[in-house]
Amino acid sequence: MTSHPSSHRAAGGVSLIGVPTDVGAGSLGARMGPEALRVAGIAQAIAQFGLDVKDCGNLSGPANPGQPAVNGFRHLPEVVQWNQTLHDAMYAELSAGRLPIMLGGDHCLGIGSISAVARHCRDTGKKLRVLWFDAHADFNTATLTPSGNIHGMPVACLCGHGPQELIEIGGHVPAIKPKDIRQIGIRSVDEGEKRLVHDMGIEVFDMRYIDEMGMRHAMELALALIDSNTHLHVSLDVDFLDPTIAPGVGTTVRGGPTYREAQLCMEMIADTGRLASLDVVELNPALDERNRTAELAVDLIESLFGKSTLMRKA
Ligand SMILES: NC(=[NH2+])NCCC[C@H](N)C(=O)O
Ligand SMILES: [Mn+2]
Repeated sequence: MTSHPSSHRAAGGVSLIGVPTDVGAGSLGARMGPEALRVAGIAQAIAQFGLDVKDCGNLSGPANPGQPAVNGFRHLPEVVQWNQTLHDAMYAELSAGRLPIMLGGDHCLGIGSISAVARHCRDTGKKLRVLWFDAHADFNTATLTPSGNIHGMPVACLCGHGPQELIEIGGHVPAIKPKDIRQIGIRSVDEGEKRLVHDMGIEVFDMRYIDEMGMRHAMELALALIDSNTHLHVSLDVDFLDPTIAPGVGTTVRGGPTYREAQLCMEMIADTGRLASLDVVELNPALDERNRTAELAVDLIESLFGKSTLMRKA
């Protein structure tokens, strides 16, 4: 195995932040995600590259009340509380010069995580690029959502569309601009949501695009214009992957990327040398088979940190 000399921005070390909640999801179980990733060896997988890995343990927050939606949102106060706590933890690790990895938890946590990254970029004058790997656009609002589940809304919230308490976490509204984000692997978007994503001008590499143009081309465009002053954040929703290889998620959508396509994404990101923060979300061990989805996620993270399948030197 060879490793890219500078596949990431982790000079100060890597910090694991567990966020054991599923308050934003429709099914229960993502709260067990952080432990499943630890059992699959996430810390050891990163430490093999000579990095200092600090496991910060799990954050704590409110239980999942299992209530129906109120005014278009399920569990809004609980989602706000978890995301505020996460924002603070993530921001502290970034300020200390470390590369934080958020172990989710459902994807509503992208709000706390990415708002912290955006705030850090404003502090340090860095350019932000978010790569959002997902089967879904996660751009719903209270009126558009078919479910009320806030894990279907984080990108809209980050772009300033959502309840005040959520969009102002991080102290700057909107936290990010549509031009800061690229979405990859999308194949399930609700009707009204589709219109909003389009109106906002989000750049989306959906599965149709990937089928027709290839993953390599999609990733080249998604990574275009990244330079030495760019903070690259990856938000990996495990449901991005085809459910035949990643069954342990709550909202499977068939027709996702193969193992090799996903690995190529991670390798191309490693080649930029600019990875500076990461979310791993929506892993649901209650729906998994012998932890194989967690093991797959860890395997992809190894590629993200520089494990290479190349025979020749890059
Ligand atoms: N992060 C996720 N798994 N999101 C799934 C969202 C599904 C659907 N679009 C909804 O709003 O309910
Ligand atoms: Mn998602």
